[in-house]
Amino acid sequence: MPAFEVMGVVNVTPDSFSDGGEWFDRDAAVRHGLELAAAGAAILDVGGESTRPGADPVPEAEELRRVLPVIEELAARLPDTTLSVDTTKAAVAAAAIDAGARYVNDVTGLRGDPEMLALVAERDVRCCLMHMRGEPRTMQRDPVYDDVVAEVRVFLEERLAVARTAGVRAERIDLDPGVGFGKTVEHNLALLRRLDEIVAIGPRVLVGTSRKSFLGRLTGRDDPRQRLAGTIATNVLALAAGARVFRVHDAGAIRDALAVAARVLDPDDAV
Ligand SMILES: Nc1nc2ncc(COP(=O)(O)OP(=O)(O)O)nc2c(=O)[nH]1
Repeated sequence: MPAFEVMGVVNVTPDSFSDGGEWFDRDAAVRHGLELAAAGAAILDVGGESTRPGADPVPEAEELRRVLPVIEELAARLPDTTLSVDTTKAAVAAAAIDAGARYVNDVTGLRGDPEMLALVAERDVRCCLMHMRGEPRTMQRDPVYDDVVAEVRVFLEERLAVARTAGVRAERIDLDPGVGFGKTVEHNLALLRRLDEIVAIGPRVLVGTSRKSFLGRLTGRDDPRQRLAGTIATNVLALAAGARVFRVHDAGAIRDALAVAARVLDPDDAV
């Protein structure tokens, strides 16, 4: 079984749905990133703009002010950790790459900013192509699909073809079904239940279930911090289905859970 990667979340925002404000201060964000890396995160995803349903957009200058100092410091102190920038703006991604980021996590699937595709191809960095129905402000208003898994698969196959045509190397691409991005609870469960159909497209699959509201609906846990058990369950099942990158807030617990699950699933797997 190919090794898995834990992507630790560093939200340098005042309003992220589960930890908004906690890491808004630069030094606190750097400390948190160091802790996540020490706990086993191979990738740190630094974001300056919340993508939660109903979130207000953040101006480019403010997003740069939030993320660049954190990425610079973490890239300098963690040479073996991949720094990712969670942004939909090519200018922010370009500056983040200059500051040491080697991964662009754009929740629009590199569709939002017309400059993003060429940037990712030219700079030869990793990227995540994620499915989202609509945009954060409106995506959760009654999303409807005939077959959510089939439709997400078609979207990801199209984005993969576009990225490859733009010159993004295959090994730089992760695919993400976008759990919670324009999906009901049932849609999210179907995507997890049939995740093998997304894995079958070919590239590594990234999943981001951590602390999300569908877990709260299933468990009655209104506080996102109380959703670690649901997060672990969904990530272990995603590993079994073939996912290999796991975007989470609680890196240590998830890494341990996945390390155990990987051994059960593939006894020859070296942890
Ligand atoms: N590729 C990818 N990126 C993501 N970025 C943000 C969030 C939302 O989580 P979080 O960053 O904790 O919240 P917020 O967007 O409110 O900062 N989820 C994903 C995801 O599932 N996949």
